[in-house]
Amino acid sequence: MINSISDTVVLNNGVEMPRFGLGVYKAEDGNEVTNAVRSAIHAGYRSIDTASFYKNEKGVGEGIRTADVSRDELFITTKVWNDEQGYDETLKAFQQSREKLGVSYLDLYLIHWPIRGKFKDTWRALEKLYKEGYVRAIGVSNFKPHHLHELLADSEFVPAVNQVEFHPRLTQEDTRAFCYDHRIQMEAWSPMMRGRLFDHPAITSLAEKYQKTPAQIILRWDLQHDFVTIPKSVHEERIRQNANVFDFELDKGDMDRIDALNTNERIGPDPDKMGQ
Ligand SMILES: NC(=O)C1=CN([C@@H]2O[C@H](COP(=O)(O)OP(=O)(O)OC[C@H]3O[C@@H](n4cnc5c(N)ncnc54)[C@H](OP(=O)(O)O)[C@@H]3O)[C@@H](O)[C@H]2O)C=CC1
Ligand SMILES: O=C(O)C(=O)[C@@H](O)[C@H](O)C(=O)CO
Repeated sequence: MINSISDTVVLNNGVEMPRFGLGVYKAEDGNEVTNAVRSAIHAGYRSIDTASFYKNEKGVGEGIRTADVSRDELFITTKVWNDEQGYDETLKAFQQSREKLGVSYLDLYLIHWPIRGKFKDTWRALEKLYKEGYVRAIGVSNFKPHHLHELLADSEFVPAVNQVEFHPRLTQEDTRAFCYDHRIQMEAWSPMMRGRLFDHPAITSLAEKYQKTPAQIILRWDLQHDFVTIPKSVHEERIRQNANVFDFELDKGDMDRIDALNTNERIGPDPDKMGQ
């Protein structure tokens, strides 16, 4: 049973990462993202997921600085964007992200997408940042098993995390199996499929059964699949409500019912197409 918002997973390098965090894609830089981050921390979140691509790292930094929790209790993730990849470019992009966030170190730095011909040099830069102590853990995002095979062939460190699109329509069986075997923690992006399944009868009937919202049903399903999950909202009430998933457990039959919704449907790009 996963009991509280402070529950963590232990990554393959021994670093603890909260199982539940706030995503901030499309949260506007400035008040919107700053208030969302503050509300989340106030509600007990300790993990925030941003990216240079979201153009809101400054506002995230402001939120974490003005929240009533010390930096070392927080887990901050950002990502190197596609046009920042390559060895020197990544080192530069990391310093820019760090400055915008206003932090001396990052908890997790991810390669946002597997850009062909670039991601191995990008990974070498992440390894350097990790060895120098600028970042506590390094990982990837949107990597399929074949990308990971290629990366692992001559890398010094195994990625700690692979953040991928994951929701009841896209259960990522192959990638999950590969990551499980290599002790790479899976993390779900667009875990609620941006609301597209909130009216699905299989989800609404479970919401009724457990007296929970559709969002809470889906987020609980993520956690019980051992995914780290990072639902996004900029609304204080939703931020609080989404995290209220630690007082119930989906039974095996209901987990299977949600699993059965898989159609391998993506709402984001296919990494093989994005990475050309
Ligand atoms: N690595 C990658 O390539 C990617 C990473 N990500 C990360 O994953 C995070 C989450 O994914 P995201 O794409 O944002 O999608 P989510 O599945 O988290 O859905 C977010 C959407 O759902 C709405 N919402 C949130 N809570 C509720 C609720 N309780 N009831 C109704 N609507 C709700 C939000 O609106 P509102 O804010 O108005 O409440 C927003 O429109 C991102 O924010 C980002 O950090 C996302 C995409 C790609
Ligand atoms: O949000 C992210 O982190 C993404 O990478 C995606 O939004 C993705 O880049 C996309 O959908 C661009 O159209």
